[in-house]
Amino acid sequence: MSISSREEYDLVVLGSGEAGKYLAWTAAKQGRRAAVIERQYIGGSCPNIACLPSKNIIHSAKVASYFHRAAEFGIRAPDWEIAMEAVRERKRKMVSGLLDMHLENFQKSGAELILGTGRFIGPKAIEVKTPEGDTRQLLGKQVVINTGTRARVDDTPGLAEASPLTHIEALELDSIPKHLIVLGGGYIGLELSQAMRRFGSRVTVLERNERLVHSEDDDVTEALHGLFLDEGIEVLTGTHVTNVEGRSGQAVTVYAEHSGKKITIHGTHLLAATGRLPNTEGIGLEVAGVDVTERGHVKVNERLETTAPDIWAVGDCAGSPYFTHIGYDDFRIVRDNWAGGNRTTTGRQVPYCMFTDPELARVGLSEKEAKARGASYRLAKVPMAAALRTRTLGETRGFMKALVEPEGDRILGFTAFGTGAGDLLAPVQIVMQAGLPFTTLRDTIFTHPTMPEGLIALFGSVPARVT
Ligand SMILES: Cc1cc2nc3c(=O)[nH]c(=O)nc-3n(C[C@H](O)[C@H](O)[C@H](O)COP(=O)(O)OP(=O)(O)OC[C@H]3O[C@@H](n4cnc5c(N)ncnc54)[C@H](O)[C@@H]3O)c2cc1C
Ligand SMILES: NC(=O)c1ccc[n+]([C@@H]2O[C@H](COP(=O)([O-])OP(=O)(O)OC[C@H]3O[C@@H](n4cnc5c(N)ncnc54)[C@H](O)[C@@H]3O)[C@@H](O)[C@H]2O)c1
Repeated sequence: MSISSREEYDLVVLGSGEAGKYLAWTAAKQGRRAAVIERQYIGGSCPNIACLPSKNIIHSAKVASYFHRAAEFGIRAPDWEIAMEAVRERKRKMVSGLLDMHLENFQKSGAELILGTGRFIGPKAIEVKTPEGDTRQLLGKQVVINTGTRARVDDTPGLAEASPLTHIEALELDSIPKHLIVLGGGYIGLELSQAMRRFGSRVTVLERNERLVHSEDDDVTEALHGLFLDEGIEVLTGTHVTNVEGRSGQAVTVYAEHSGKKITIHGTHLLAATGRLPNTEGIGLEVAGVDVTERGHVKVNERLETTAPDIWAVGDCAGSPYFTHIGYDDFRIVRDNWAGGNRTTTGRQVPYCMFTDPELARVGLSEKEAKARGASYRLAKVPMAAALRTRTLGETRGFMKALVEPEGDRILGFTAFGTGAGDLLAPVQIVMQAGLPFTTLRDTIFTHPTMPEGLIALFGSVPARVT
């Protein structure tokens, strides 16, 4: 097919993830001809199979935890049960509402949504195969790659044959696994383990590192480990899985080495939560002149430009930290650069929150990172119970801590493990972003009794400056 038979667009986006969809909607609203190619999940992973559905299920599990604790709150609830198909239905309803929202945004903005699988057939030229078997060829003045990542199922013997659940299937369960074995003690492993435990599943977490979420400070990982043990979750860190037998959903056996001993774990279900791989193979990047990194991400500079002119890459596939809010910031970067600005990823804040209950949230430096860099700091740390709100809720577990400059007053980092930790990030982030002193938070009047009030206690305990 010749170039002339290709349909011409101002903007073609491959993958309808976070940044790409906003770029297309924005361009189309500005009167530019924009198309988004999506093979399966309209709006990307977040609303369909990742953040929002997982937090929906996790909230049902939170409600279940209240039933477990009913007597503590003075409520008699002798007869209750989890109806997993109804838990799933609640989630599906939300996802369906989000889909409608996305379709409306496409319709209102004028951006064209093309359902199908796309791959480059030349510089800035993409061929799309539709589910009906049709083929279209699109040529974009500008092209954005936004293809995301997928769950990694490693080459442990027997693992692939066991058809382990990934987050996608785990969020679609309509019955409670009798015994769920979870590979990986990172974000997905921990969020989903706790939820499944609260629904009544026996849960065993196998993590190859010596600690859960091993990049965090030791006090944080210890607190998380303690939480999991208290909830009745078996946690085996420092565990090397050697092989797997059976089939997830029926019976599965995991063979592993733990503390120098061979161990065998029998379960009914297996969840692979051992990291993610970028969706960058088989999409013709080589014919488009787009290079990839050693880890398989699209190679981009700090403006998110690839190695090919007028082709940009955004979100997980570009190696941006794997969070939806970072995907959204990638949108802002590309949008502003297209408008003649010079916005970059350099030095941007990367806040995050793991939605265990309670949550673990962090922005900026941890103690571990500060020590690795040889950076000195003043440390303030208070128990979560310092925020009196936690006592009214019966949720006093955890702590918050902040690293402050030794000789100045700027906040270098903030970590909270406790109820509402994710929301506590916001005021701290704003102070950090504005370069304001920690005393701004210490001296603010926060409403009583709310969680931010705890920041007064935290920042009131910063040791005196090193002189
Ligand atoms: C279970 C889970 C929970 C999470 N929870 C959170 C959370 O609470 N908070 C948070 O910030 N982050 C969370 N994340 C991470 C977050 O979901 C990702 O960082 C984010 O969705 C990545 O967005 P993206 O735009 O880069 O890619 P995606 O949203 O994955 O979009 C890529 C799209 O491209 C499509 N695609 C790929 N290849 C092609 C092709 N060849 N042709 C056509 N279409 C294609 C895919 O179908 C997909 O829809 C979670 C992730 C998981 C898995
Ligand atoms: N709340 C959130 O923001 C949220 C929630 C879920 C996912 N995410 C994003 O998605 C990413 C992927 O999540 P994830 O949990 O798949 O990855 P992860 O990188 O967070 O955790 C994977 C864990 O699996 C362990 N592991 C790897 N191979 C193993 C093996 N063979 N046996 C045992 N353990 C093994 C790793 O040591 C690691 O601790 C996260 O890093 C995060 O960026 C974010």
